[in-house]
Amino acid sequence: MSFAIETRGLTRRFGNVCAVDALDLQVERGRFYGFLGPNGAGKSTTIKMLTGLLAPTSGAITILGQDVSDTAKAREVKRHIGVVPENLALFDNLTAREYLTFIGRMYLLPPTIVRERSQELLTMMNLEGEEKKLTMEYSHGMKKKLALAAALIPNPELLFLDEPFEGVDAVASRVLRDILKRVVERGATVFLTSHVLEIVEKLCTEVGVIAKGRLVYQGSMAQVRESGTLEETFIKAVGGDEHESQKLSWLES
Ligand SMILES: Nc1ncnc2c1ncn2[C@@H]1O[C@H](COP(=O)(O)OP(=O)(O)OP(=O)(O)O)[C@@H](O)[C@H]1O
Repeated sequence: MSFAIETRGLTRRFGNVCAVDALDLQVERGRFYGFLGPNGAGKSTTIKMLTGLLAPTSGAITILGQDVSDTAKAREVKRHIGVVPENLALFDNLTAREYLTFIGRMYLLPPTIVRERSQELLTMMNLEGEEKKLTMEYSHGMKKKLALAAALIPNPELLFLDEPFEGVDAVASRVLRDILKRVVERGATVFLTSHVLEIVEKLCTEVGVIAKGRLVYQGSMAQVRESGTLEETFIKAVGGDEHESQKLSWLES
């Protein structure tokens, strides 16, 4: 079986906090994987380690069949992945087109391809009318759309998206969902985190749930549906039922 992502005992500590705790993750190629979890569960820390932005404390990571602890292999893998990180990591003093051109050239794409793809992506993300603005003048949603465009420009085999739908308007969300579906249909793999379970339920073929750094559920969407809704599976997996009876006394009186 061919995995796009495989981890063994992946662990990251921050002082006394174990943000990701012995994570064994397997994501087959061509899957649309939703990585879910409550706030502070370890999702962003996991994505940062998978994309080489953060070193693990221990454990092994294989991306697209390559052990990324080997620097040369990690560099090669980076040519084939696209990433939207938690903080978006745009350059404030560039326009959208300049930023896409920079990213395209970083991936060593020929200038004509960069021009063509930048134009198509700017149109698709409805950012064409904002040509003169620097990215520091963008709204949060516009920044997110630009970060997504940058992740797509290399036509990656594997896309990592940390909260791609957060702060994005309904039209852009629909456009984005359609793009991501097409990306997966042509054989690429998408790994995303999201708190929007309705979208995950519609899009993803597999889900994993992390809580307090540990993988507490993994299954196909078909398996989730057999036992109810994704929300029910999620709440059960993270032990959310326990909070149901909690009330604010001053709101009740
Ligand atoms: N740089 C850091 N230094 C110290 N602790 C950190 C750091 N980054 C993350 N943590 C801690 O690691 C844990 C996991 O955080 P992480 O950001 O991975 O969660 P998350 O699942 O992405 O949460 P959210 O859904 O709220 O974005 C949290 O307890 C967080 O406080």
